[in-house]
Amino acid sequence: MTAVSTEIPQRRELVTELPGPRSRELAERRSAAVAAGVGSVMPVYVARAGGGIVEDVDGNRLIDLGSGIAVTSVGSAAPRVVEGVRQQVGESTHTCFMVTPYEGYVDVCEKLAEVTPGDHAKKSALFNSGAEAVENAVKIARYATGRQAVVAVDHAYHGRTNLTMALTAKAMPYKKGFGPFASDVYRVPTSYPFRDPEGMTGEQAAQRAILAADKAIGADQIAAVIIEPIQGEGGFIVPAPGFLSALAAWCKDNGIVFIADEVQSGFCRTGAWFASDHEDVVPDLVTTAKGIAGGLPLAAVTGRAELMDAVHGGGLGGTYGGNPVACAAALGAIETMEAEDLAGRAREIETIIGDRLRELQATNPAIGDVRGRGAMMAVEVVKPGTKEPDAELTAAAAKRCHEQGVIALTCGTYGNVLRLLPPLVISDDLLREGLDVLADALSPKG
Ligand SMILES: Cc1ncc(COP(=O)(O)O)c(CNCCCC(=O)O)c1O
Repeated sequence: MTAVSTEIPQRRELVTELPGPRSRELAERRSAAVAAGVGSVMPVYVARAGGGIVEDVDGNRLIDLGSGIAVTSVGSAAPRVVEGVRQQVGESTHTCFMVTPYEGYVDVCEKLAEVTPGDHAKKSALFNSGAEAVENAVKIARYATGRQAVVAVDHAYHGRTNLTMALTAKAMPYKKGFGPFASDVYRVPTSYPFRDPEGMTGEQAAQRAILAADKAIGADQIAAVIIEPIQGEGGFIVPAPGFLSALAAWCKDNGIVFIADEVQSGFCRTGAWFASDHEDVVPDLVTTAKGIAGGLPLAAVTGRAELMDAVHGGGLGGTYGGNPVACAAALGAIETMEAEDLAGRAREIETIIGDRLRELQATNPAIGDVRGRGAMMAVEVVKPGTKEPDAELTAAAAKRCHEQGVIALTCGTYGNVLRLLPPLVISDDLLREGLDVLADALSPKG
């Protein structure tokens, strides 16, 4: 059992209605001070969090199956993260690596070279958010190849900045009203086994994508293909075996930079250090964020040294990129993943979740598909006997979970995917309890 620094009792306990009185007061203040465009899933306000529990300001303890959207894999306020932050924050909070550099940034880049896929020479540049990492990966690919076109896939999510919105597939809530978007971005089909033609192989899906790219742009014009090895916001879509490797091989054969966006799937979340590892794919560039630093804002582009070094001096940067406190947090988080074999723990979580959801699927026709890897699992919810997305039931089921004190998130192009992203340090008991609530919420009587 992983030590939980906040010593929060690891059990679900509702002591008021949700939201409670203090949360309601905060909601009032929020409505007068926070832009309406900033949404929140839960109506409660957090006091503290740790392990598999989030405790709100009214003393309610909720089971966390969201990890703050795949961020607190090591748990919120994880001991080694807190210790690293405590030591660093008293020494310096910021000096700007582009002005006066510091060891923590180098430490993190050395660690990234070690844990990311491939045993080739790698270098990294650090940023603050996943979108910033994606923006810079595209910059590096364009610079290194001298080409401009970038290929993204259906159901992709890459961020909320202008270029990453262009790369992202779903209009609402991410893109509507924010155009025009960056140019030279093209979209091709991905591998979506649940919705692809029956029996389509990964190789066939790759050929479909390659043909579309060749006809729409031409391989010799393409700087990069960017893809999430397991698609997150688009619906926790695990491509058919062979898809990623065939796409990566085509990129290699045509001088195209293969960018794996592992912002959501990286850092032990899927039962390996990175989701690319499951397919033995070695990306040219990898973007990371979320789980990298246990909740502190940090992101990175890690890639082939010759690609990363192609950019002229001063071409990469940003004021806060690789903040020293965030770097200290990352070293604590990565140490936790290593010391506690959290990739192995994610595989255990996959078994617990997968077994329970498939058992449920056997008696609940609204569950069209159970999929995912590690602690990145999901159900796709459909109208019984069809593949027609049922976004209404999905939202209602998520709401029921929230009312029962379980933080569950939805996703998917059609809004019909319930996803499970528990902290990798959650106990089996809490996880099973959360799954019971989810099962009940999804049942027709639920
Ligand atoms: C694969 C992948 N790439 C890039 C990003 C973007 O990372 P940032 O740190 O949110 O910019 C994500 C962020 N996913 C959660 C978005 C939540 C929301 O904004 O509604 C991702 O999953």
